[in-house]
Amino acid sequence: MPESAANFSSVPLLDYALLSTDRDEFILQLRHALINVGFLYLSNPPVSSEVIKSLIGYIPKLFALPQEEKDRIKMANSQHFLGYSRLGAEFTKGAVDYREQFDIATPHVCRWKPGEPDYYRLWGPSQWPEETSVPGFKATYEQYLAEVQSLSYEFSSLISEAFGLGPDGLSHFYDSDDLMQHRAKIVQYPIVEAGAGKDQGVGPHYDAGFLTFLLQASPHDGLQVQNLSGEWINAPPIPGTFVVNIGKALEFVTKGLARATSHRVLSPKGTTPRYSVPFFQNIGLGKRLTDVDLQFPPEILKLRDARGDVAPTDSVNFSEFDREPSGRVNLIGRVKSHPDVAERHYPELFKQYFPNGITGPVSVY
Ligand SMILES: O=C(O)CCC(=O)C(=O)O
Ligand SMILES: [Fe+2]
Repeated sequence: MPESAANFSSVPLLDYALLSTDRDEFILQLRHALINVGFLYLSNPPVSSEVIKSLIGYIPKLFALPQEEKDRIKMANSQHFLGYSRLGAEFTKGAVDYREQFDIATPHVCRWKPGEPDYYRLWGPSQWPEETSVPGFKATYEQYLAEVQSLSYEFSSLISEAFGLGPDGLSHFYDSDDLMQHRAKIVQYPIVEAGAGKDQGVGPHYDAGFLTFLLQASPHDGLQVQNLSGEWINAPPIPGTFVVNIGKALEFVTKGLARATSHRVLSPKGTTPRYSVPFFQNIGLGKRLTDVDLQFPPEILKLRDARGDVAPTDSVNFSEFDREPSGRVNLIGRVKSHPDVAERHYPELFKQYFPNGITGPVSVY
């Protein structure tokens, strides 16, 4: 495939500061990145660099906690699928992902009551390491999540504007702040010996939700993004930036204007692990992607048509993902990727999706 705007060879960098000096130019660049790439770097983001620096400082300390202490907050304890996962606990497309992680979400109480749908149980409090083991970590991380959450709403509004909808075009999909929870995780990708056959940090996948804000928290290459001709394009860490990408749900509601782009992480080489912190912006638990049929101006749709279709994918493997409430879609995704948690907290769903029990590798995406 010849090089074209749509067949990108690098991930574009947008400067958030441009918003206050030349808003139209920022929106133009954003529209291009959304339609043709589905990934972008954001420099000068409105998230405190002190908080980011402090968070980055905590990450190696978290993973260095005694195994026993990490296992005390293991995900299997939590009906909300929040907590620690050991190395090798997750798979993408049948192959093990060589990473270790803490899933920690924005603060939320569990709103489920008997008789309500199961998926209301998906959101609830996180599990935290002992304050005395990592003093100040919880406060720093909660501050970080709050700032990225605000950025995620601002960004959603900018996307809506870039697609000609006005700033509130996507707000239908969110509930009020007290009824929203967003999920983030702190990830360590250990180094692997060359040729050990374990270089899948995380296998090729699409993110499922609306927007992802990724902090690359160490100077390692490894993140790669797939262009239309299938080439893997490096997205190396750029200090002071976030990597922002689009999930399948936002691609669906924008009728393919915002591309969801396949990506993966190769395990780091060298002497130190790679660290990252992805933040996944959710939509309301009860919202369905088909609730609203957004109407985009024809001149914007033409830009999408000029790009061409994004190849069909099997990555969203729940066929009703557009018609069921987002909470249910998410819950089924979680059940499939963490059957040990499901077996304990959602025995009926577990039986439905794993009628023969856990017999082999499971797939995250
Ligand atoms: O760790 C990274 O850089 C990316 C992780 C990722 O794509 C994911 O967890 O969905
Ligand atoms: Fe991802």
